[in-house]
Amino acid sequence: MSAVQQTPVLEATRISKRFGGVKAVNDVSLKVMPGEIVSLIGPNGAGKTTTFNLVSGVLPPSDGQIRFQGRDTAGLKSHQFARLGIGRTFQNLALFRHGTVVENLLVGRHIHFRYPVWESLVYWGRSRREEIAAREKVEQVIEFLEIEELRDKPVSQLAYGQQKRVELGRALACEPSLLLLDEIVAGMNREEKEDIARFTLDIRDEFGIAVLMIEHDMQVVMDLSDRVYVLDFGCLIAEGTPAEVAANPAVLAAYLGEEGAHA
Ligand SMILES: Nc1ncnc2c1ncn2[C@@H]1O[C@H](COP(=O)(O)OP(=O)(O)OP(=O)(O)O)[C@@H](O)[C@H]1O
Repeated sequence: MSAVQQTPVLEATRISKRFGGVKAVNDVSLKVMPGEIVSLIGPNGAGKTTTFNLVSGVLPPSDGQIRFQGRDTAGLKSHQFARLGIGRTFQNLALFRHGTVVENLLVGRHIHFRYPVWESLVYWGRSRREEIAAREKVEQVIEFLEIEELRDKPVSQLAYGQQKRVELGRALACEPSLLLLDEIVAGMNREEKEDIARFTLDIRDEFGIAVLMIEHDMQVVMDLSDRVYVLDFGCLIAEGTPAEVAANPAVLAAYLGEEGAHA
């Protein structure tokens, strides 16, 4: 008897993105299955961020199809992607710096509010239930990320690693089915990296959230990924387990080329 076919959380089929004459992403197909941690790696300018922008609805693809849990996302607006269940952290911190940790997490949660403020006057009970659910979720995230003592501090007063943790929390507060992590450990010290690695595994194992991450830190890629996709000049040049990709001559050549370019 054949195994039950699972629907990918994310499936991009032959997606491309052109900016004028530049093909930032060229005919790339990738998927993330439920419960997987998948990495997207490649030298600078390879097309990783553009790919993230395509699969999270920030940019429309020039060609190709993006399915989220089997549903074609063509024509959806970026906030509709968030409602489908795609959470994201950004390469540069994207928090409300003067807001407290709790306030920032609640903002992440508000995509779940179905009733606008004026309606809350009419449907007070419904919007109140949403507010209670939001606060409960935020408390769960605070406990999970071990940031209880930071909860009422303005984000601007936190250390960089703590701010990154809050950003991760904000994405989790949306209760995504897929979490996109954009170079989340960049600029962190070893201890902070280890914490984020542990949280990433727990996010998958405890919450059942699939993860797609752009990562330059090869130790993190090797330790966490079930599978790895490698981009170079907008094209997919390899995919496989971390060990397979690390042993692939095309991948080594792409990274050596990058070192050569910087020499
Ligand atoms: N809005 C844009 N307009 C024009 N060209 C762009 C735009 N965004 C990206 N590009 C180009 O597309 C290519 C891929 O860029 P992208 O940022 O996706 O690469 P990356 O792999 O994320 O790089 P890095 O690791 O440096 O962040 C680059 O040549 C870049 O200059």
